[in-house]
Amino acid sequence: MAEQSDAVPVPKKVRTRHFHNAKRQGIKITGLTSYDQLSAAIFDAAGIDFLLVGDSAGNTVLGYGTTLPVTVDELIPLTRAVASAAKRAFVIADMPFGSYESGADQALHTAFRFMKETGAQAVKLEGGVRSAEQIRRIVSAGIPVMGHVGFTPQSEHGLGGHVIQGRGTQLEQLLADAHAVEDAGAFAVVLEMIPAEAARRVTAELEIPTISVGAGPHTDGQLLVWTDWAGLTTGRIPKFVKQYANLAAVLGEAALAFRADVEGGIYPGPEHSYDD
Ligand SMILES: Nc1nc(=O)c2c([nH]1)NC[C@@H]1CN(c3ccc(C(=O)N[C@@H](CCC(=O)O)C(=O)O)cc3)CN21
Ligand SMILES: CC(C)C(=O)C(=O)O
Ligand SMILES: [Mg+2]
Repeated sequence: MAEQSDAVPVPKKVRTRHFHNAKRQGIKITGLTSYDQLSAAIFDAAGIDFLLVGDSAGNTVLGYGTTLPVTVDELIPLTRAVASAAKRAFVIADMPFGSYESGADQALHTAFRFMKETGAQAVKLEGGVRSAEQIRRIVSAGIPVMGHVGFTPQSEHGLGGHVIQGRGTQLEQLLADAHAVEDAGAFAVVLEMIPAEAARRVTAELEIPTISVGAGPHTDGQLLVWTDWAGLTTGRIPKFVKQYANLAAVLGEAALAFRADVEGGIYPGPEHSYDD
């Protein structure tokens, strides 16, 4: 585990109570997505509080362009890999499109699969009022649930694209959705792509912590898709992303250097070769 300063008590293992305590104490919560054990181990050692094995894997690792085709069977091995590497971070499994909307029975069945087969500590699903029954049933089985309201990518076609939610008269719906998630027993809620002032209002009204993905600074925590954050994503990235590294450039240069070494007979040298 990474050395941490004395100022903020660092739990051995993050649990749902640490989300509640952080909000009460005004300590910001940090999350990143992760889809493999290599990135999970690095983020865990850096003290990132939670790792979301997002269905954004559809965009980032599986090459689908959207989250819609992603299945439970695809996310289970990725979630298991992340959970195997997380010593301190809280690991959350994202329930993919089509795995919970049919009703509370289906949602609980999917949540059981993630909990039994991966080692994740919680599940996440999209939707407020429309998903409240599902959240309530999963929570009543002893499984922590993270909610997700505002822009919900699994409904991108229903919402008419990547459209900012909660503006103007939509604020009432956003507040109703956020309250529905809290009342159903979720331990935290993601607010995606909503105006900063709307997120401030939701954060003030809710007792559970709010986690921003493009919802501005007035929330209890922040989450980003790691490949956007690290500069690995090629093509367009959302406006709300701050890029903290340029891994695409680092890997591209390494690949060029490797190719030049092989083509020039420089790699492998004697130090990389075996004697008789
Ligand atoms: N790589 C990646 N990053 C993400 O943040 C992400 C995913 N994938 N997949 C699942 C969802 C989908 N999300 C998205 C996807 C696209 C935009 C986007 O294109 N936003 C534009 C337009 C916003 C507008 O309409 O003004 C932007 O410039 O922010 C935003 C969020 C967030 N999530
Ligand atoms: C963008 C976050 C909230 C998500 O759901 C994902 O990564 O799948
Ligand atoms: Mg998702």
